[in-house]
Amino acid sequence: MLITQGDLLKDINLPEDLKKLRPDQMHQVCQELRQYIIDMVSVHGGHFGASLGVVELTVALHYVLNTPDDQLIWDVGHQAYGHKILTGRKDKFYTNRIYGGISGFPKRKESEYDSFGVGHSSTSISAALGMAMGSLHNGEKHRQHVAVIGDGALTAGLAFEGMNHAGSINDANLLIILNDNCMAIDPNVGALKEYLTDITTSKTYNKVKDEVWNLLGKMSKFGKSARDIVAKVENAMKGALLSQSNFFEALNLRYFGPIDGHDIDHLVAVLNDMKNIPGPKILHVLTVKGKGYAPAELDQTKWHAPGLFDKVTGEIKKKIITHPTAPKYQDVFGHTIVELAEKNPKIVGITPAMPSGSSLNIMMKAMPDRAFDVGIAEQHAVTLSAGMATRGLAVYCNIYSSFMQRAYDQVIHDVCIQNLPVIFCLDRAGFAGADGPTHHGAYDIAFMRCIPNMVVASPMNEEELRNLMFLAQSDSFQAGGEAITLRYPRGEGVMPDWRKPFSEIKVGEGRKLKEGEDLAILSFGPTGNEVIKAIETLEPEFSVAHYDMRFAKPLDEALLHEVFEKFTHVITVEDGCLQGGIGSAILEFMVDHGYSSKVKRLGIPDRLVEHGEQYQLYAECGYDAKGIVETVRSLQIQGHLA
Ligand SMILES: Cc1ncc(C[n+]2csc(CCOP(=O)(O)OP(=O)(O)O)c2C)c(N)n1
Ligand SMILES: CC(=O)[C@@H](O)[C@H](O)COP(=O)(O)O
Ligand SMILES: [Mg+2]
Repeated sequence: MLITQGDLLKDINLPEDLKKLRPDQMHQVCQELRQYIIDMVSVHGGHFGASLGVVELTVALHYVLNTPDDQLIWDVGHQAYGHKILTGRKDKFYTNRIYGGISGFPKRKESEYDSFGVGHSSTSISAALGMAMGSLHNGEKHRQHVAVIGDGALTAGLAFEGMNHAGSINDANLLIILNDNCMAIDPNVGALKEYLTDITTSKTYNKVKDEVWNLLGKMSKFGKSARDIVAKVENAMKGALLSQSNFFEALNLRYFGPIDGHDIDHLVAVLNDMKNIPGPKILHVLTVKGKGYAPAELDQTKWHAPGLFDKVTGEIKKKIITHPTAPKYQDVFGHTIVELAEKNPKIVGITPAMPSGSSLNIMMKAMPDRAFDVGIAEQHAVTLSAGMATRGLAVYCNIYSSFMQRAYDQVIHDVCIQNLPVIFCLDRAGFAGADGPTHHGAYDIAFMRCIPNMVVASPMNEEELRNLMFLAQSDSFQAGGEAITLRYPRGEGVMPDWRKPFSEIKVGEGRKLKEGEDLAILSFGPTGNEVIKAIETLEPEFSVAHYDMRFAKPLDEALLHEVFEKFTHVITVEDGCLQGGIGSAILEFMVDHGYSSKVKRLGIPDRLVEHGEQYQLYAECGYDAKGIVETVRSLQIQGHLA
């Protein structure tokens, strides 16, 4: 499809081109940029509503700042499509998130305009402060450092840690722009959200704010210095608001706003003023997620990352899937937790800001007093779960595998050392796909299996996920005090008929799926389905035994003795990093027990694997069915049946 670029946008490739235009042309630039994002995302996919919401902010920032000399950091980065388009990637934008194409997030190696690589939220304030302090150290006083952070991202501890420090560095040239649209992926939650609404709607506050901005305007005309203006502003604000202290001001961050984030003229004027205001400061900008595309404004969660859509009708196109009626693993989780909770009153569910992504929203709807969204706060989610577990609750704490990285200390210190049987459901384990390396759940097998008091399991299909969830909440498991990690991937499973009655699985018990004579393949989790396909191709050339390990910890030792006593060639397959994963665990077992089979491990190698469709990444790393077949053929097994 031919996508046109608009009269002004077609000549803008870099911010220097934007700066050649008159201020009154910025309206048109915004209009054209917004349309370009709509056109592109409708046919190529990706995140959507967040970028539409910051079109004006993006244009204003690149018009006013001197990027890339000035440092501009987009928190999370899912809203940075406009930034990418204005900074040299317009003509490549059709490759966004596609295998071999540009990343969906700012990335240092992709562009000098991407000051900091992002993907996980709430890093921008600390990173920008670090840059500001670095510039101070280097004597680069002219440089601006700007962090654009959403109201959702602001709920994380890391953002608070950054603000706490920033407020004590009086000479740091740091501007935090709070992009407040009252949304995370789902509606934003928590007391901070209420506070932001309060300062946005408070009549007293806004009256004072208007007076202050007027004052600022008048004083500029008289050529007063920014420092003088700020002093007046602060006096006016503090005098009038004694009874209503401002949270950010209390942290010594000068607070400005709230202002309309879709008023490009005002944004340009304010950002120009901000450049001359010294020290750490925060500008509160109000925006609408999905701005300018009606369906996205109306259902902001659905349009966070809608997939392909018809831009005229707003109809979201359905994905073609191999197993048309197989459910997503996340939905099996969502329905199964409700089913279990109906029988077990001790069950509760926790998600840090991913109700839709994890499908915990099914339980939040069915049992609102037993399922909780705690905001983007993975560390808190884990320790909260630990606290609940001390009171005898069976807590399913559902966190995407890669976001769990942030809560590692809490898993060790607050859960495992304290013998608390929290149930960690790690969704998006293995390759996340188009989100790329920031989101791949590559490391959890390795980082979970080394913790005492932690069981690590992965279901090969939907039925297995249900049975593992059933095991985790059982009285006998909960009484043991061990935590459990259940890891499963993004996307659909393989069992259209998945709602089977629960059956018992014993902790640490794997299963033999198929006998064989030439070699054994040991799989962990859904990679077992690729092994099944590979074996269909390999037989009768090779006689292959297949074991589904189910547990990376504890290992099924009886099963492994059987394997190593019988087979000289063993292949392990996992959707996780090879360093320290289940293949490593099996090697440890082999050496510890004096076996000496030839073991080939398949999984994610020790390098960053970029973005692409999951199947492309499995193929790249050689653990799709084809890769497994090739590995078997390369083993040169003597005396096999062929
Ligand atoms: C540590 C971490 N947890 C969760 C996510 C998933 N996530 C991506 S965007 C988002 C919502 C962010 O909300 P906000 O910062 O307000 O940005 P908006 O989408 O509203 O522009 C969430 C929860 C993430 N990227 N990083
Ligand atoms: C930016 C971000 O972190 C989320 O939007 C993430 O892309 C969601 O991933 P899923 O699409 O797998 O839920
Ligand atoms: Mg938001």
